[in-house]
Amino acid sequence: MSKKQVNVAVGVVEHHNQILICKRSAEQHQGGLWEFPGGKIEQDESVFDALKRELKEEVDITIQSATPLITIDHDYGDKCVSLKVLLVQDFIGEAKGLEGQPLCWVDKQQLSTYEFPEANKQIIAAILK
Ligand SMILES: Nc1nc2c([nH]c(=O)n2[C@H]2C[C@H](O)[C@@H](COP(=O)(O)OP(=O)(O)OP(=O)(O)O)O2)c(=O)[nH]1
Ligand SMILES: [Mg+2]
Repeated sequence: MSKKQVNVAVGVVEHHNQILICKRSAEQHQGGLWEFPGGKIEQDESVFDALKRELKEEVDITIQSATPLITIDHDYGDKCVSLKVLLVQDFIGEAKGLEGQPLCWVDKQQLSTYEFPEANKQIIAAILK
């Protein structure tokens, strides 16, 4: 049986040359690792609308616009994901971890020193390009 692919909207939120990262909780898929905030795209939802909803729910910011950065299809073995990554430079509000997750702003050059899920290597490469 072929594995179901999960479509995910991911936000690379940039402010003053720093990027927002959050820590996934231990119980989640790829738990305990850092991530760019985001989540699953619902049926009939655009990538932008999904990201707007997820960033409000997870980190309390309202995004005004976003541009496509990269799409990464990755097979974790237990789950296949298609990460639709958008760059967000235009948002309102101050980021806070609404789900109790640790959150921090990191210089782009420091991103590679944090532990992310495997698929994120390509996202970080795209950010640094
Ligand atoms: N949000 C996010 N997910 C990522 C990243 N890298 C990566 O491999 N993923 C994977 C992990 C998950 O399998 C999937 C995202 O699902 P999610 O757990 O954020 O979805 P969600 O917010 O709707 O949350 P949930 O309530 O279902 O846990 O994508 C990333 O940088 N950010
Ligand atoms: Mg999420």
